[in-house]
Amino acid sequence: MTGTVVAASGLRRRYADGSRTIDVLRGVSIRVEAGERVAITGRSGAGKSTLANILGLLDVQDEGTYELLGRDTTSLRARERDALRRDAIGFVFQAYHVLGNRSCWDNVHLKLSTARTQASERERLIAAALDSVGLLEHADAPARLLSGGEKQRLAIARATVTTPSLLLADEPTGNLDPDTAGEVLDLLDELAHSGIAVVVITHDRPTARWADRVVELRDGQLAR
Ligand SMILES: Nc1ncnc2c1ncn2[C@@H]1O[C@H](COP(=O)(O)OP(=O)(O)OP(=O)(O)O)[C@@H](O)[C@H]1O
Repeated sequence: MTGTVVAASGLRRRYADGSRTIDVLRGVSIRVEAGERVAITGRSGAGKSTLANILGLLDVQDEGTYELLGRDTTSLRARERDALRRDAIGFVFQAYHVLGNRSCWDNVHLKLSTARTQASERERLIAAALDSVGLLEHADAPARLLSGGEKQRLAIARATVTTPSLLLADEPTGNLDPDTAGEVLDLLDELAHSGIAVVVITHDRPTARWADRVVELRDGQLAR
């Protein structure tokens, strides 16, 4: 995979807070190429999650343009946005968000079952995703029995089973000790090498240093 995955220009997002409005994003432009590792940093409240939600098609900017894989996302109908999000984007969160009472296999399967994939192909994809994060032998284990690092690896398998072009990871190492965090970053490296654009939101300096490029949100704009 080559080419531009994310091309956002002049993004503005404001929220109403009682009688006043807060301008959280005030003209943010960002491009991310296939295979690139980008860290977005900034103080608490700087707007990192707001930006990630827009890039993840979970929220819409008030102004500005956002092209994902060359498609103008603002002109999409709701169903087209949902389909593009499902097919093109994988999400990883600090708190893992895996279903503890379901098996590792089911956790990954749930992401795929909404996609239009044949049963035999689904089995192959799930096995490959679990294998790629070293969890194939735990396929039948309930996710609650996994360690924090394993849960995050499972979340990565779930996020990538649909072979997304963009992986958005919000503080993916936030709950992990340094060694385990390093393992998770190694996995994200492999994904970037395979051509996925990896965007990580983080306060954590080692995680930010891992990226090819670090951008900081400050006063609603990106500083390098
Ligand atoms: N839905 C909303 N309605 C009103 N204000 C909001 C909403 N979402 C976010 N905000 C405000 O926008 C600002 C930016 O929030 P955001 O969560 O994007 O920051 P952040 O950089 O991700 O912070 P943190 O590192 O603490 O998670 C904050 O002042 C927040 O209170």
